[in-house]
Amino acid sequence: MFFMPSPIIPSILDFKTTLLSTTGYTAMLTLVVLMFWLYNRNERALLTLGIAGCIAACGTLIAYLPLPIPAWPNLVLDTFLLLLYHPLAVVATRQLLGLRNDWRFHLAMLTIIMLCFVFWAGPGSYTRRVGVTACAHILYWSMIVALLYRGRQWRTMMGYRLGLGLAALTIGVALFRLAMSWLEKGSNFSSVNQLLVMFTSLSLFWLTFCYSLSLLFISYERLLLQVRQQAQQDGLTQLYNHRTFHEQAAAMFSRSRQRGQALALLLIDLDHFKEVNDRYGHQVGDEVLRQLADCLRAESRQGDVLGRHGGEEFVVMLPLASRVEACNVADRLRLAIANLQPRVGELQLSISASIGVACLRPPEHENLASLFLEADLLLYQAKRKGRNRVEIEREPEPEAQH
Ligand SMILES: Nc1nc2c(ncn2[C@@H]2O[C@H](COP(=O)(O)OP(=O)(O)OP(=O)(O)O)[C@@H](O)[C@H]2O)c(=O)[nH]1
Repeated sequence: MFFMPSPIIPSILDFKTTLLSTTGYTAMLTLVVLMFWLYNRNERALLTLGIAGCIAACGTLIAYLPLPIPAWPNLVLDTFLLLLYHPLAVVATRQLLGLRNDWRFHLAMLTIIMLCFVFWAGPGSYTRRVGVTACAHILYWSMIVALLYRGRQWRTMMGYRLGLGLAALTIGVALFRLAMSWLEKGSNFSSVNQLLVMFTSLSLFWLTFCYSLSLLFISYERLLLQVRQQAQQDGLTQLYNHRTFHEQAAAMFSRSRQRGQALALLLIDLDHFKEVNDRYGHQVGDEVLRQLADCLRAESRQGDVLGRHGGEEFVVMLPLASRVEACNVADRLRLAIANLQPRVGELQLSISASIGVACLRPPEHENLASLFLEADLLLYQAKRKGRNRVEIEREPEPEAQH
C-alpha cells in the first residue's frame, strides 16, 4: 500500500495523481457508508467503517500534501493511518455478526506491526516495509475470512459471498507481495518489480475498500430480510400471518390439484380461550398463544406450512398427507396442546384445542376457499361435540323436517 515513486513508472501511474483520485473515492465511499449509518443507527458496523474510511482518507491525503514534517515520520504516520483501516474492518465485521470486540488485542497487534515497520524495516529497506505491511494484511484479512465463515448461516446472501471473495483475494495479493519482498535481494525493488509492487498496492487498496461496500450490502440485505419477515409473520407468534399463509396455501393447493397429490388442511382453535383472557388478562393470553405456536412448530414436519389465521385460531397445511396421516398428525397436535400446560410466571394453565381436518378431494374442492369451508365446518362440529377433539368426517345433515 506504500509507493516509492520511480522515474521509470509511466505518467499513467503517477504517484500523487493516483493517491488523489484514491482519496476522492475513499471519501465518497465513506460518505455513502455514513449516510447509511445515519439511516440505520443500530448498525454500528457502518459507523466503524465510516470512521475507518475517514482515517484512511487522511492517510492518503498526508502522502499527497506537503506536510511540514520530515519524509520518514510522514511515511510512518501515513502507514499507521492506512493500516488502521484493517483492524477497524475486523471490528466492523464482528459488530455485524453481533460479536464482542477486544480493543486491547487490536491495539497490541497494531503496536507490534508498527514497531516492526519502524525498527525492523526502517527508512532504509523498502522491501522489508512491503513485507511488514503484507504480513499485516494477511493477518487481518485471515481473521475476516474466519469471521465471515462463522457467519455462514447467511451464506445465501450476496454480500457475504462478495465479502468472503474480496477478503480471500486480498490475502492472495498480500501473499504475492510478501513473496516479492522475500525474494528481492536488496533493500529496494528492481524497476519491473517496483511496477508490480505499485499495482498490487493499488489493488489492495481497492479490494479492501470494496470490502466496505460488501459490508454495506450485507447490512442492506439483512434489513430487507427483516422487513420481509415482518411483513410475512404474525408479530406475536412469528408464524405466517393470515395473508402469507393464504398465499402459500393457494400455491400448494393448485400444485397438489394439478399433480393429483394428497393435501390436508388443519384448522386449530383453542377451547374457551376467552376465559383465559378474562381470568388472567390479555398479557397471559398472549403468552399462551406464543407457547402454543412454539409447540406447533416443534411438532410439525419440514414442509408443513403453519400460520396464525387470526385470534386464537391456527392453521397447518400438510402436503402429501393422506387422510389417515392427516388424522394422526391432527391427533398428535391435539395431544401436544393438551399436555402443553403453558407456564406464565407463577401460573400453570391447562388448555385444549379443537381441530377440523379437511383433505383435498379434487372434484369437491375446486378452490382453496372450499377446503377452508370444510375445515371450518369440521372445527365447528368438534366444538359442538365437546371440544378437545379432532373431526375429519362430516356428520350427515339432519333430515329436513316435513
Ligand atoms: N390475549 C389474546 N387474546 C386474543 C387474541 N386474539 C383473540 N383473542 C381472544 O380470543 C378469545 C376468543 O373467544 P371466543 O371466540 O369466544 O372463543 P373461545 O372462548 O375460545 O371459545 P370456543 O372457541 O367456543 O371454545 C377472545 O376473548 C379474544 O379476545 C390475541 O392476540 N391475544
